Amino acid sequence: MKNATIISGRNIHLGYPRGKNFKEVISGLNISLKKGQMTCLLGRNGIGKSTLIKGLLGQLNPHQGEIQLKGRLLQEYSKEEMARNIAVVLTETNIPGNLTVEQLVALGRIPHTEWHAKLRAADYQAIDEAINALKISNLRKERLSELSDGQRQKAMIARAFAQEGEIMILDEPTAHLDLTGRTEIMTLLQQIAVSEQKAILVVTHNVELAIETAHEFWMLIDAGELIIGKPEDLILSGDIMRLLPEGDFKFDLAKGRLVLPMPSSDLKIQGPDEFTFWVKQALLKAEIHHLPHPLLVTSVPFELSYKGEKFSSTEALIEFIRPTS
Ligand SMILES: Nc1ncnc2c1ncn2[C@@H]1O[C@H](COP(=O)(O)OP(=O)(O)OP(=O)(O)O)[C@@H](O)[C@H]1O
Repeated sequence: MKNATIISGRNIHLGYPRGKNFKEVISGLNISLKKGQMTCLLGRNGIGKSTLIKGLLGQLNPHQGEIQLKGRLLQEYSKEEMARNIAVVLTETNIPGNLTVEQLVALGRIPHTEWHAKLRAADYQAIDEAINALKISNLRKERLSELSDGQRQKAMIARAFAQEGEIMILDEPTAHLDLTGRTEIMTLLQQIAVSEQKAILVVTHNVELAIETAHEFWMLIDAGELIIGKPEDLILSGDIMRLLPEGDFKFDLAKGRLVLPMPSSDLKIQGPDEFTFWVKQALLKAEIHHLPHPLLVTSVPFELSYKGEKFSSTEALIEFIRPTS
C-alpha cells in the first residue's frame, strides 16, 4: 500500500528579510511528507533544514509557492488547529525542570482541552499511551531536572506523542545522546511511524543511523535541490555521496557508513577478514604502511604472530615493531 501524503509543498521559496533585500534560503522545492513512515531530513550545517521546518510549521510563509496540510493551505489553519495536527520536538526548550515527566506529557494535551485546561478521561488515556509508547512508565514521577539527557528526550517525545497529531517533526532528537540512546530513539520513532501511521520528520546529522532507520531521505543539497528517496536507493544510485563535501570522505557501500579513504599501503596480513581489517586500521593509524615479514592473525584465541613472536593486542605488536623510546 502506498503511504498517503499529509503535507505537500509545491515550488516552495523561503527566506528572511535582510535590510532592504531578501535572503532566499529555500528556492523552489517540491515536497510530500507521507504517513506511516519516518523521513530523515539531512544536509550540511546552514543549508536550510530548520528554515524548511519553519515553513512546514507555518512559522515562515513561503514568498512563492504553497504548502498544504491535508489539502488545505497552511496559512488557513489557526494555531490550535496546527497544534492538533503537528507535534514538534525542538532542541531548544524552556521547559521548567521541576515538572515531572507526567506533567510534561500532560502539556501535550493542551491543544485538545477547553479553555479551562481540565484533563478528561481521553486525555489521561492519551498520556498513558504516550508514556507506554516511549517505555518510560518507570520515570512518570521523576522531575525533568533529575533525568539523563536521553530520558529527558524520551519524555519530550512522549509529550509530542500525547498531542496525537498525525505529524511529528523533530529537530535533532538525538543530539547529546550516546550511541545506545541515539539508536533507541531513532528505532522507537521508526516503529511509532508505522504502528501509529504517523508522518515523522526527523532532522539529523547522523547519516549512518538515519540509513539504518529511516524509510525515506530528504537530502537538502542546496537551496533549490532536495533529493528524495529511500536511503537504500540513494546508496545504490550513488546519490548518497552528494551529502558529502568535495574531498576526503567516501561512502563505503558495503559497510553503509562514511569513511576516510585508507592511505595506500602494502600491508599483507593473513587471517579472517573481519580481524585483519581492524589490525590494518591500527597499523595505519600508527603510520606503519609496510611490514617486511608476514603477519598472521588467528581469531580463537585472538593472537597476532610476527617474526616468531606472539601478541595479544595491536598495541603490543606496534610497540614491538616500533618501540617507543
Ligand atoms: N532568523 C533568521 N534570519 C536571517 N537568516 C537566518 C535566520 N535563520 C537562519 N538564517 C540563515 O538561513 C540559512 C539556513 O539556516 P538554517 O538554520 O535553516 O540551516 P540548517 O540547515 O538548519 O543548519 P544547521 O544544520 O547548522 O542547524 C543560514 O545561512 C542562516 O544564517
